[in-house]
Amino acid sequence: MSKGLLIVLSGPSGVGKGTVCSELRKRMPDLIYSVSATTRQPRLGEENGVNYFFKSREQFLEMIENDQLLEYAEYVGNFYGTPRDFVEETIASGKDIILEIEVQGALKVKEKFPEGVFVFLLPPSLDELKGRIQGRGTENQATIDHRMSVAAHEIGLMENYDYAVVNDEIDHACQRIQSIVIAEHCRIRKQGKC
Ligand SMILES: Nc1ncnc2c1ncn2[C@@H]1O[C@H](COP(=O)(O)OP(=O)(O)OP(=O)(O)O)[C@@H](O)[C@H]1O
Ligand SMILES: Nc1nc2c(ncn2[C@@H]2O[C@H](COP(=O)(O)O)[C@@H](O)[C@H]2O)c(=O)[nH]1
Repeated sequence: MSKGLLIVLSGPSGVGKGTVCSELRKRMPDLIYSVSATTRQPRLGEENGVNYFFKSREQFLEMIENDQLLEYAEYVGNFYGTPRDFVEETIASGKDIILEIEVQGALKVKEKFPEGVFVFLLPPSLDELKGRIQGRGTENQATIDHRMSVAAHEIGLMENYDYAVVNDEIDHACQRIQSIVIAEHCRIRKQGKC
């Protein structure tokens, strides 16, 4: 059985990764979503095990110690990490999995899984990015400013990715990513025939 694709969707905070990812999951029902662990407090409406596995700092450090994370990063004061077993088991079972993670973590995944498909989501402009993160209304101004300052550095790392997709409109961004996934499957099938 051929392995599934590991798809990493990354980009600055507020660009729309979560929004695009949930739309992609509706359009591609076979696509598996990797639920991350985090030490961040849940936002209103977020559920443990659905949006994140919410952990204390001690629990998160224990996951690191036990090598349970494929990657992790400290981002704007909190830890975020990808549970390893779920990703590896999903790929081995032939299913595609999508990770929605920030840039430091994505680059660590690339070291371990260079055959993954790395997609950087871009905002139409930095003003639009700030407008989106402010409009979401989930962070205070200090956190928004911090996330925006990290965003400039993150965008500078875009060249390490396989694809850059502008999230101008959700529908267009999803269509582009769906095309990338189809093209990657074709490429892998052709390689198999050689
Ligand atoms: N194409 C788009 N056009 C306009 N608004 C958008 C678009 N995509 C997402 N948004 C809005 O931008 C805000 C941020 O989106 P979202 O939470 O998906 O970003 P994110 O990249 O996952 O952020 P974070 O990394 O902080 O979790 C949301 O209010 C969302 O509705
Ligand atoms: N390196 C990782 N980054 C992750 C993971 N899960 C989510 N994230 C990213 O963190 C920021 C902030 O997320 P928020 O939910 O607090 O807005 C965002 O860029 C996420 O994509 C992970 O497992 N590893």
